[in-house]
Amino acid sequence: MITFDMFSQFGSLLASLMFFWAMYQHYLPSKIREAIEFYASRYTHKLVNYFSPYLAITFAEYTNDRFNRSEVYTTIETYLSDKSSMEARSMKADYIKDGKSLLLSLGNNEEVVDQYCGVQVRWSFITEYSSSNPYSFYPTSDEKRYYRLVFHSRHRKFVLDSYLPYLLEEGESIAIRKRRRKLFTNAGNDGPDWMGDRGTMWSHIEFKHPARFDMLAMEKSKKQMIIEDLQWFQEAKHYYAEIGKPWKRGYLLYGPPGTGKSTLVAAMANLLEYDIYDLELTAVKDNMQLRKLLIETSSKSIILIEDIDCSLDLTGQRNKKKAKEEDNREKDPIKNPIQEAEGEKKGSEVTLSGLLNFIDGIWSACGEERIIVFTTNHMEKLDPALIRRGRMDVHVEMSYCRYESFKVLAKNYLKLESHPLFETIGSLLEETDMTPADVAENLMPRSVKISKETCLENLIKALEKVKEESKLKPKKEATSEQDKEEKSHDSEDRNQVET
Ligand SMILES: Nc1ncnc2c1ncn2[C@@H]1O[C@H](COP(=O)(O)OP(=O)(O)OP(=O)(O)O)[C@@H](O)[C@H]1O
Ligand SMILES: [Mg+2]
Repeated sequence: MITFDMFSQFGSLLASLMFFWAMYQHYLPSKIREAIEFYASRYTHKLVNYFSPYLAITFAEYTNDRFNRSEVYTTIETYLSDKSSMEARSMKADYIKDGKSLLLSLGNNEEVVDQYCGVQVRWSFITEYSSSNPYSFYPTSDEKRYYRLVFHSRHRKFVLDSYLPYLLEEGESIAIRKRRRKLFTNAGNDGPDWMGDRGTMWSHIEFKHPARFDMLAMEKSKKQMIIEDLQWFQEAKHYYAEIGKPWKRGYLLYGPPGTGKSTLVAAMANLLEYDIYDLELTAVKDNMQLRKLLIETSSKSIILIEDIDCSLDLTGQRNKKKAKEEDNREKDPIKNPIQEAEGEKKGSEVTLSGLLNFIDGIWSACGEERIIVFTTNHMEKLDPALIRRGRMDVHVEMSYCRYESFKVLAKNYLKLESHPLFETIGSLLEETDMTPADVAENLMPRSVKISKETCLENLIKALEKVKEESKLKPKKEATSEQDKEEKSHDSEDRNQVET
């Protein structure tokens, strides 16, 4: 029973406490006070934690390597996006997939509850600012963001062994379904003015190329082979682990200009839903920089080097050429300083061995699920070491347009599957070498008034013209050869007369 006595005792206790508090505040030196408060808070915190049945794990945005955003953090963010939209009161939003849908994530200090197999856990998002800049509008390097997971200690094993692996897998599959694909480039990214996104050497835009395999004009069997190979590769994680090889594959696409090499790369990226890293070799300073670029590429991507024969001297002639230059320099010491003064531009110092290491050296295993693609117009110019199987596993020849390829283009450009003029076009295409790019250009109805038949007739005219020109070509070449020979005979005769 609460009695008057108890009230009076409580009152006197309160009065004494207030007295001691006032004494503590006024008479104790501030230094001692601070020390007492510091230790008190530390031990109370420890005491509370000791008795609390809950455990916490934090997942920071940036771990030891400041420049690489933690993949786990990103996966958690993606996983929690669905939960955030249902429960959180404050959220951050970002556009995904053509700007048509939103990726929501938790706002600062927001909390959501997640449940898996009957076990409840709590997630919260926390941003900490350095004391020097607490109200910065822009994200600064002093800003630390992390997710905190809180759960009951009796679920420790379940959370570590089942819940977290489930969350990471689920988060990754959501990310693949929702992500905006990117086209990266390194061109122009190493000047003194270049400020990479948190130090990265790649810049990117959204990858939106519409190319698809069914639109590609090439032999059906070849197309099917590539599709099957890519689909097999995508599922071959365990196979690569079993045989002890990094999970990557090399593709060499070769053929004349306008035969669809770049279009094929875009179709491959769309089929696999990969990002593309378009590597401009001439903009890479040296082998070290090439390695850094490689390390910064992510998994599920195509690393593309276009026109590899033009990028560097990779013909195996490089060393001979260099030796020759050095020879000349020694022979002609006066000329060289002048040449140097004229400002011979120092180009890329990437070597063939640097590139070979890039493709399958020890560093190339730092990511996984990657395809390296080279395109070239002149396969014969490349060093055999560069394109041997194992480095470039699949060689695809992209060739001139024949009847089978034409039918794909006609279906795509004119929505025509058959027409009486197809036969004529078919036989002309067998006799002439026209690239799919030229055929496509001739097929395109450049006005709404132009009928499909006119488009086909235009193509026939263009093909006949090419055929005529190719007939004349050998004659022209023969006459020019004859002219050359006659001229050389004349000069020989003249020399004889002079002597
Ligand atoms: N096989 C093809 N199927 C469908 N379209 C094609 C094909 N080849 C070329 N084209 C069309 O021609 C254009 C040029 O093709 P693309 O750039 O892919 O050729 P390329 O082989 O990469 O040429 P280059 O060697 O000059 O880089 C493309 O925009 C595409 O529309
Ligand atoms: Mg190309």
